[in-house]
Amino acid sequence: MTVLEDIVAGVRQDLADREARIPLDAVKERAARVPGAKECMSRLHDDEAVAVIAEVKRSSPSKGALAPIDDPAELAGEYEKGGAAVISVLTEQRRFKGSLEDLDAVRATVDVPVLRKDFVVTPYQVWEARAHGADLVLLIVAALEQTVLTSLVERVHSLGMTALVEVHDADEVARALDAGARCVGVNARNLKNLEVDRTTFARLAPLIPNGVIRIAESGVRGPHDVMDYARSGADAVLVGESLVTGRDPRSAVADLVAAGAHPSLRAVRQ
Ligand SMILES: O=C(O)c1ccccc1NCC(=O)[C@H](O)[C@H](O)COP(=O)(O)O
Repeated sequence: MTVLEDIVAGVRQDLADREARIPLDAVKERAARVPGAKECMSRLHDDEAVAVIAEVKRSSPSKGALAPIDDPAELAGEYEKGGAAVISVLTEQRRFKGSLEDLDAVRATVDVPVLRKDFVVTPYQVWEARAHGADLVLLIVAALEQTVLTSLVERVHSLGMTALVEVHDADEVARALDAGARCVGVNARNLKNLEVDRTTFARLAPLIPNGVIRIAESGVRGPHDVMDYARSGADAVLVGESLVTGRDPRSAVADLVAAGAHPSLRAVRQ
């Protein structure tokens, strides 16, 4: 069993528990009461700057416990003050120690769009994302059959949210585009062996057509990595570990935002 298969198996067990406790109709009723999802595409594409998606990440399969995040809302607030365009919240419980409560807390605090980062394999989880105020939902191509991927992308979009469709190789880019993705994330972390290869983005970005948002996910250690991803065509970067393990999340985000707006990148971006 691969790491991804193992994580998804656990997610399905936890999901079965939640579905038994909270019927889909109740989730839909809650979704109907929350404010509509925020428009995300324009925030993720700016000719002048690379958008920073800052992640609330407590733990990971590759590194174990990363940081004791006592107050995810406070952390997200610091990210927002630093200039993050979107806040990503991991909601997977077993390996990342996240939760829908973390998503609720962050949603209640920040104004910028919020991404539900999880291993979404059923429409129930998409409705949950909306019911808990998410504006974007991560869909991982490697975890989904094509018909399921396509229907989940449609479901996310039909609820007014944006699907961030994650890929790792050229075949997955083609599958993401076939499924109707408008926003594609290239994850530098190989989900089979968890190794990070920052060159993955540069290889796959040319396969993603103009008009589709290109997001470089994982492995950002600091401003130089943001600039490298920007030179390869990234509209946005998704950053977790280096922000939660650093000392000052607000200024760390601000440094990444400044790097993404560096004048030397203008020629590449226009
Ligand atoms: O982070 C992991 O170890 C991991 C393992 C298996 C599946 C997904 C994993 N991470 C999810 C992510 O995509 C990252 O949290 C996100 O891109 C931020 O990456 P980083 O800045 O390297 O923490």
